[in-house]
Amino acid sequence: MNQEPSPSLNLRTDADLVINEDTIDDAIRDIATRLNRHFGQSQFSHQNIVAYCIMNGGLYFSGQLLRYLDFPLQLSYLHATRYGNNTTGSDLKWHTRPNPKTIHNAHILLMDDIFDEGLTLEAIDKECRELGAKSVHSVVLTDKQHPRKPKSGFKPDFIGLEVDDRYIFGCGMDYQGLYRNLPEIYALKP
Ligand SMILES: O=P(O)(O)OC[C@H]1O[C@H](OP(=O)(O)OP(=O)(O)O)[C@H](O)[C@@H]1O
Ligand code: HPA
Repeated sequence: MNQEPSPSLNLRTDADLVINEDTIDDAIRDIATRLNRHFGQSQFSHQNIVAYCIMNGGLYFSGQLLRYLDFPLQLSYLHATRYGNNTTGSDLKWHTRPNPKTIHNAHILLMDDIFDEGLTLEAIDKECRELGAKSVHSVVLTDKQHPRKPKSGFKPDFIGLEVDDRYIFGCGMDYQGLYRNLPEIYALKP
């Protein structure tokens, strides 16, 4: 059951600052360097590269990352959710699916805020492959450290930061629909 947003979270008493802004900025620049090296290879020149922001959580990270990417790309978005305003995930619901014409024969880059249990990104990756993408890569700002990952072994190609197995928010990630705008990453106190 969805809960109403709770504006009463006190960052100082209810949460721990787990990653500061400078560390996050450095990680984003480092990911961009790796992506520029990868997509700068000759096999991608004069190819159609489509970068998809996975809404809503991927918005902040995508915006920050795109500033540093130096290869030609088409920008679009997809929207699939599993958490709503809850702190545990359930079945994936698609709100905006990829356009088959955009995906066919394109190289796809999926950009998201967090790889948690991995089901969201795994499903989107699968959908893009089924629609005939030439290649599908994914990049996430954070990878939560726990053993509850996809059984298929699916994982993102590019990862910024590892985070502990706690509910986190900030940098695009919400707590009950709020706090996506924070430039640091916080974790709810246990
Ligand atoms: O790895 P998983 O366990 O599948 O979780 C990761 C996904 O969960 C969050 O999306 P959410 O469903 O909260 O939607 P939102 O981005 O709109 O907040 C996040 O933005 C990822 O897309
Ligand atoms: O820890 C999290 N925080 C915010 N959104 C999320 N979506 C999956 N895991 C998380």
